[in-house]
Amino acid sequence: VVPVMQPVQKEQKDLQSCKSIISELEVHEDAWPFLLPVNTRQFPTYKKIIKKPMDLSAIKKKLDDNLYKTREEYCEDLRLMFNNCETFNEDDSPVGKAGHNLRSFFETKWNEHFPP
Ligand SMILES: Cc1ncccc1N[C@@H](C)c1ccc2c(c1)OCCO2
Repeated sequence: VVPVMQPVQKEQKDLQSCKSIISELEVHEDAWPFLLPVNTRQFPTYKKIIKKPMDLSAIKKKLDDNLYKTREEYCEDLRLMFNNCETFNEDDSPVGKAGHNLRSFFETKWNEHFPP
């Protein structure tokens, strides 16, 4: 008989997986464009084009402040970050390529921790 996890244990396991995944993203060699919020003085059009900025430090803080109700909300913020990158950057630019690489790495980790 397959043991059914109590909701509490399931949430704790999900939180551990989300923390583990973001720790691996933060040290990935293609994480450099995503470590901190985009500087809008350096990129003045960014605020106008990107309605919901997102970066790894913001996601890490939300995780540590227990602001994600589900692993899906966490996943949505990561996909928002990668989609923002595709909106603003050319695919063949250094940032665009880093975004595609890091997204691929993330989706692989996601499926490892949470097989569809
Ligand atoms: C993810 C992203 N999207 C759009 C614009 C910027 C960024 N990242 C910043 C950190 C960034 C990325 C690349 C840079 C840079 C800053 O400043 C110097 C030139 O190269």
